[in-house]
Amino acid sequence: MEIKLKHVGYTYSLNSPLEFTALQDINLAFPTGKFTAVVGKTGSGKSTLIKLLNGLELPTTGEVTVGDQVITNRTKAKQLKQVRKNVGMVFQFPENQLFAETVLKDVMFGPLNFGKSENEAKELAEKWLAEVGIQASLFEQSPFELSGGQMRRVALAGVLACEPEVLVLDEPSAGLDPAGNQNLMQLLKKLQTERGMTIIMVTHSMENVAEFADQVLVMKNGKVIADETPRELFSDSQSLVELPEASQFYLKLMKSRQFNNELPITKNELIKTLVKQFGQKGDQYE
Ligand SMILES: Nc1ncnc2c1ncn2[C@@H]1O[C@H](COP(=O)(O)OP(=O)(O)OP(=O)(O)O)[C@@H](O)[C@H]1O
Repeated sequence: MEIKLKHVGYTYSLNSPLEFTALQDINLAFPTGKFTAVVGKTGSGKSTLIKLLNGLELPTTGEVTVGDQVITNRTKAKQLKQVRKNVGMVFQFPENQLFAETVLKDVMFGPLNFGKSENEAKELAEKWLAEVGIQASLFEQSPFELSGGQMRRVALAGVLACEPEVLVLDEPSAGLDPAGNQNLMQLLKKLQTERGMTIIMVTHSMENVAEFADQVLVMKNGKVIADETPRELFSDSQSLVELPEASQFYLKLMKSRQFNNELPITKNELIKTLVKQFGQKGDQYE
């Protein structure tokens, strides 16, 4: 399901002394089945942008198209139900929104709310809890007895159980350790590649962008200043963002951007490049 923004602007507290324009004339598309990362400094408008994607906020100007539904500032709340079902939203620290007595009941809440029967909701909850790696033995426990990483997975299962076609996440890795981050990112990649979901993720991690995203949007002062592949973004010598650690390491080692191969952007690419480069040099001296 494609999401398109045409001339979208968003102003907080319109016509009040606190009026603040957070987004200006945004034109872009989130292609179906792709993994898009949204990056930019604090306050650049990333969270505001993603709140427009499921009608949580309505654009002040312009239009947001989700599949065949057009959202403008005149769209009524009841017209947004289908959009909310199609576009699942995972906020920062989603575990803070867990509330039910058991893990299973928490995940069933969404599907019940979208009109599924008790049995259908239970089946969906069990399926998606398994998919995010929560064992059946935890289903009847209180979600508040789980570890932080498990709680986040339960919260994600709660959104996935509504079977959205698009998943939008605001800094899903915040507060996770490197292993927790890697597990979560691999799960998102699997949802994209095996289930064809469209993933849109706000992140500050350029390593995650390099490793997992197909497309990256860079935001600055309420505008999108780049919309390209991670490789294009990081390879540009005038790069608009901080480079991933692998690229930084390689550039320090080479002391310039004058080299024949592509700039490595992930750890795996860095290792391969170094083995190829220094392996070959070593061979010359044998
Ligand atoms: N409710 C609000 N009322 C007025 N201004 C707001 C409101 N929410 C956000 N803003 C302002 O809008 C701008 C964009 O905020 P937004 O939260 O979208 O940025 P962000 O890029 O997501 O930042 P962060 O990385 O810190 O989450 C900021 O200048 C912010 O102060």
